[in-house]
Amino acid sequence: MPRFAANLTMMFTELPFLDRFGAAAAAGFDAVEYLFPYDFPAEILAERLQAHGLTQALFNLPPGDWAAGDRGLAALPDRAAEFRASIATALAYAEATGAGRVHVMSGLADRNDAGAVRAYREALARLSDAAGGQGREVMIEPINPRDMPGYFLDDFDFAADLIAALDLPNLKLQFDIYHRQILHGDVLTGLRQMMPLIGHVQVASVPERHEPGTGELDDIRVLRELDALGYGGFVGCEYRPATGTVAGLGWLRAFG
Ligand SMILES: O=C(O)C(=O)[C@H](O)CO
Ligand SMILES: [Mg+2]
Repeated sequence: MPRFAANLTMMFTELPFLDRFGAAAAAGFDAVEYLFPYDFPAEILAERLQAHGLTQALFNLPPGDWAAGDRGLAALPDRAAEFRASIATALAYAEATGAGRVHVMSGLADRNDAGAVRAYREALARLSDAAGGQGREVMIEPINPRDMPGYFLDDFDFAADLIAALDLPNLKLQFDIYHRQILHGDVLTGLRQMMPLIGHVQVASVPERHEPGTGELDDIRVLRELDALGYGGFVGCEYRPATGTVAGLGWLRAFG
């Protein structure tokens, strides 16, 4: 059975961020993820996790200036110094919260630009080396262009080929079922082929990004396939509840 992690950026938004930890635990989750921890001191987050018996599954590296439109730095050659500094920031938070993996966003760039590809490869190698020294994994996640126009990493095969080519022991694929369905479809085949590369899974219905099982795909069937494939990692519930977070958790009953 996969371990489900509540995504506190999208779920429990009825509550202030720091109150979402307790709400997730009360709803039965034993793990959480969220986009960014950096608005809060790492010790405060660690205290929330500990108080509620929660595991920090994942969070993202600093993405640059999100409000100004940045969506990560890794594939941006002229932001390399900022990217290098962001590694130390993220890994300090990972250490404090015990997160076993971090997700690095590529940024907005052209995947056919050799300079961007070179910067991305170098960034992943540097980050993986630093994270590996702490026993942590690094995730890269293809994101669909409707949600994030211009995002560099917008193809699962490109991501899988890159992971294979770089051959770094702790660099893994973040397989977001929602993005996979929008980008390519063929979700079960993608999971079967890429399972050896997958370090984290996320789920939401397509197209509304609501609760699993409410969209065009049989998400419950897809999640069951993870079991059949022997996936032992987390599944992040990265969806926007259609009404209330707790009221919408009925789909989880399919997994006991
Ligand atoms: O958008 C997603 O699916 C993610 O997982 C990223 O972390 C944030 O954009
Ligand atoms: Mg995702």
